[in-house]
Amino acid sequence: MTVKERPLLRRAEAARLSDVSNDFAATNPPSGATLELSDVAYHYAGKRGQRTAGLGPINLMVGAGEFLTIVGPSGSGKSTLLSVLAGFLKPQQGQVRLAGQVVSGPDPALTLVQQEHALFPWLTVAGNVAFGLKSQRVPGDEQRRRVAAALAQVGLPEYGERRIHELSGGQRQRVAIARALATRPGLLLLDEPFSALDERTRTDLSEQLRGIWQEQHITVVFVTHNLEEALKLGERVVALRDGMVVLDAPTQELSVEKLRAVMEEG
Ligand SMILES: Nc1ncnc2c1ncn2[C@@H]1O[C@H](COP(=O)(O)OP(=O)(O)OP(=O)(O)O)[C@@H](O)[C@H]1O
Repeated sequence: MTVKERPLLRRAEAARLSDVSNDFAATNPPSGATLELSDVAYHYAGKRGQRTAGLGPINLMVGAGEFLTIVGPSGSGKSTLLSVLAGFLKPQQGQVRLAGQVVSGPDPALTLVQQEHALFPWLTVAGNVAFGLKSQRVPGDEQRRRVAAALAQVGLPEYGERRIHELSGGQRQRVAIARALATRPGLLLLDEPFSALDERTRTDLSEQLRGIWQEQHITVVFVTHNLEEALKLGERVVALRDGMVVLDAPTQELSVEKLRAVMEEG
């Protein structure tokens, strides 16, 4: 992507975020929501309309407040799964339910944090964190309270007035997480959120995320290439291969060697 194209992409992202439902009360479950996938499949259209690689069909249940990590080789369907969960891709088959309700499109109750944090450079840090709250029509005082609380949670309490270009990569990723947390999501989706960061920052942010999860009981689905990270962070690990679930087990029953072996079979 060229530098010129980036602002266009960010504006497209801004438009997409403002498009989400405005029903604030209905989309703010008090704690983590249950996630249920029944027979879900998404396949990309290839040449002459043929279906190509993608995902599923898969069945998966994530309990309220559970921390699930998803691993799998490149091309195994991890990002496709998160895009389906976030409501960005509509499955051709099956249903995704969050807190019992069918997910039919993007919704503030489920937020996706990606490696490319897609922050808006024309807004301050506080403006970025408040962005989803404006589209949810959260009253001004409550917005300020939530922005301050979310920035404190990610360790950036004094950074509200800073501009995005003044921040390091790790700080930007913290802001992206604060923006997600401020909307009080029932489900937090993270797609390789720390993969562009150095080892030390990655460890710090992982620990902070786990602390936030323990405090808030949010349901978390975290995609990573890093098997050590998957085992350290999650309570349960799902491994994908060729779009299918090939392992689903509690972390304490797993090791890096076992995960690697499962992913390389086949
Ligand atoms: N927009 C697209 N059009 C066609 N095929 C796609 C598209 N996006 C992904 N795919 C294909 O779908 C499959 C799953 O891709 P996906 O990006 O979900 O995998 P992944 O596990 O996230 O990979 P990575 O770890 O490399 O990010 C791959 O075979 C990929 O080539």
